[in-house]
Amino acid sequence: MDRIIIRGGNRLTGRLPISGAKNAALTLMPCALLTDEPLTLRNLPRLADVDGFGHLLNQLGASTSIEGTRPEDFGRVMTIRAGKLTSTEAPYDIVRKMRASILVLGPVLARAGEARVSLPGGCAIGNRPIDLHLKALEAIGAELEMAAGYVRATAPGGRLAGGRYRFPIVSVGATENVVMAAVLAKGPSRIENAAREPEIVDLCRCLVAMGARIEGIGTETLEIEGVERLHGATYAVMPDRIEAGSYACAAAITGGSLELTNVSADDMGTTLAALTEAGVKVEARANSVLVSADGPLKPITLTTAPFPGFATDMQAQFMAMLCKADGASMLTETIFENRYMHVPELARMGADITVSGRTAVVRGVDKLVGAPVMATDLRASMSLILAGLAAEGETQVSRIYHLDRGYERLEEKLSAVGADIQRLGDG
Ligand SMILES: CC(=O)N[C@H]1[C@@H](OP(=O)(O)OP(=O)(O)OC[C@H]2O[C@@H](n3ccc(=O)[nH]c3=O)[C@H](O)[C@@H]2O)O[C@H](CO)[C@@H](O)[C@@H]1O
Ligand SMILES: C=C(OP(=O)(O)O)C(=O)O
Repeated sequence: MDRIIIRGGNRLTGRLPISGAKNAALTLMPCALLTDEPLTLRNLPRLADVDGFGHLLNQLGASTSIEGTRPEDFGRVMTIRAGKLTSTEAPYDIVRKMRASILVLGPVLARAGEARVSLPGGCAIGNRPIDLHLKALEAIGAELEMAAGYVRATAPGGRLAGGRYRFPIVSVGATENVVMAAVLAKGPSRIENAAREPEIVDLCRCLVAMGARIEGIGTETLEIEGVERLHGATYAVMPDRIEAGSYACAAAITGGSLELTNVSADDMGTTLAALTEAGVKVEARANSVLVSADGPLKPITLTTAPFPGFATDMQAQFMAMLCKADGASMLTETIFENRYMHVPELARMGADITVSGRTAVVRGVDKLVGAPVMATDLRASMSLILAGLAAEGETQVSRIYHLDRGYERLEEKLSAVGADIQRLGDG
């Protein structure tokens, strides 16, 4: 198993290109299932999850082809052709490796009138049930049956009716699933308390480019007028705001200065505001963000919340950064019940963090020290990389397959801006 070795202490400086967003890619790819015409996605990141999702689409009968980009380029172009679905089933073996596989449920059901998808089960960061996906689909006309670890959904008469659903809590994935299903329904749908994450806006824009009729994009109420059929389109995946935020923390924790290119500062409002509050200099430019830190970092208080609140996917990286702040910070995780798995690993590197329920108090320390640590989930892994970049001596991060799910060529990007980081095989 691969490991990452970091010798910490280098200030990071230079330009760092940001890839297309994992969480947008994983909801744009299943849109291809909604039409018999090709969907071409540009700016797709090279990530294990994107490859995994490609395999799932192949399993359903869609072909995927990568065109025109050289291996050294960032941003791939993939054309997905789902002329005919040859299967309507997402099997356990694929779904267990990638929770986002549940996002084929809505589109396959809408296109084929039936779908059978394995229940994803829990994961390191929490339980992550799919009850809201199912309730929302039911509200727009799906009939559901659970058996042998699978959910089987059918649309009576072959087509969903459309309907109204108000989410009791905000769910990104459930909003995506119901929107993808509702665009091909017979009648209109109204989705209230919908997630407003930029990735949902990206999804809706792609669907509109394919001929869908959606009003209220970017708000908590989405009104969808179902259409008979969608057509193909070419669409560019939005920049990864979480990857960009992670590297912004890397600039901050190393006292460096990074220009993050191909990003949209508008999607990163709360992250950039939190960095500014922590004493980091942030300058938003047309297509990039300049992040630099020269003085000590200031302690801050943060609570995760659905967009436009502070993203849970940034919590672990901020925690690592705040280990170097001048005082005590307070972080509260409200989205996932078990998203502090990085705390004991950071403690091995000299961090002073106390967790009580959903709240963590992070007391800044004079120095972090390199140590062997183990990655437990995607963002937790990134927090260990960040701590390693600032630590004295060598940090070895194992189980880095988590990182490969969400950070495209991490070592290459960080080395190019001055980090001493390498990947070793066999660990
Ligand atoms: C591939 C992808 O885009 N993943 C993101 C997506 O995950 P995901 O779509 O799984 O997250 P949700 O927004 O659905 O989860 C929010 C909360 O709702 C709960 N819930 C969700 C669905 C459901 O049916 N029932 C239920 O109780 C979850 O357990 C969690 O406590 O949004 C999360 C919250 O911003 C991010 O951390 C993930 O990176
Ligand atoms: C939790 C995350 O992803 P996923 O929902 O794919 O597990 C994440 O991107 O931080």
